[in-house]
Amino acid sequence: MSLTPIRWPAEALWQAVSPLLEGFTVEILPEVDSTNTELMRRARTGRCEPILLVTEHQTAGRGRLGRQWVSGIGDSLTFSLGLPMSPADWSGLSLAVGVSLAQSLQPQLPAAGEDRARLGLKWPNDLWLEGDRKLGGILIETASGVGPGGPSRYVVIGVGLNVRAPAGEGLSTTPAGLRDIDPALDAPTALGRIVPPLVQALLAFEQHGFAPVRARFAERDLLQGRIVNLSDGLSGLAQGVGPDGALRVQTPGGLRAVTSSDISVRPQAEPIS
Ligand SMILES: O=C(O)CCCC[C@@H]1SC[C@@H]2NC(=O)N[C@@H]21
Repeated sequence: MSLTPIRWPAEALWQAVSPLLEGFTVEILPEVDSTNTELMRRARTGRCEPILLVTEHQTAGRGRLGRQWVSGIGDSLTFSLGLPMSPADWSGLSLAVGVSLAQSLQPQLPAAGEDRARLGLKWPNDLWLEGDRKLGGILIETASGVGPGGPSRYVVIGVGLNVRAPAGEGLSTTPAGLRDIDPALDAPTALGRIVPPLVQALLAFEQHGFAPVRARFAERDLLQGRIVNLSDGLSGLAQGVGPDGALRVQTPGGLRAVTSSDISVRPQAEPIS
């Protein structure tokens, strides 16, 4: 682990996670271009160790579909988890990661009428607070690698979460922050809460795939019952996800299973009652 002084209490951060992450290296960097880029770079040189890489600041953070991921110093939680994995089926992995993150950050869904926003999931990789406020996102990449049991894929799971909602000007969506869920949540606390269950969720995914997580995704599915516009020009009514993690969209041409990672899904402004 490197312990360079940063604005976060790095020691506290390390203590929050490392005893719970047996077999993982924990590395904390004050700055890096992107935690995903860094781990993918290392994987290409054969470094395929289980690692949690956390940084306070990314200079070239990346989102899905080649988008930029910008986060303010000290105002976000930014990390990547790298590990060898060899599930029989990869489909639904980002959904399973989302479910794990959401459960860690808001274990109890708000009851009907309760004055708390539901922490939901927007297929395929976003965490949103009800009311269409983006809290964070997940970027998963893989490289060929070598695991303890022989060749496998090395998977890099990048997570970016706002701690405080950044100023909304110029952003395509209204942001939310962890403090909107719980005013006591800061980056180290959230990291300690998120990462150990995430590792367990990944081990479970490797064994059993997405199907056992599907019902929990459905509880938090923010697109369910909404009209969505797909980036390929199609629109239709979102009807949940299948056992393989594909988004089911009822279009005028029939039920369509959306699996393509290069499709972006935008809900229309109003939910369908
Ligand atoms: O919303 C998205 O499209 C996904 C955003 C993922 C951002 C995280 S921050 C840590 C990791 N490093 C990156 O460059 N991206 C991911």
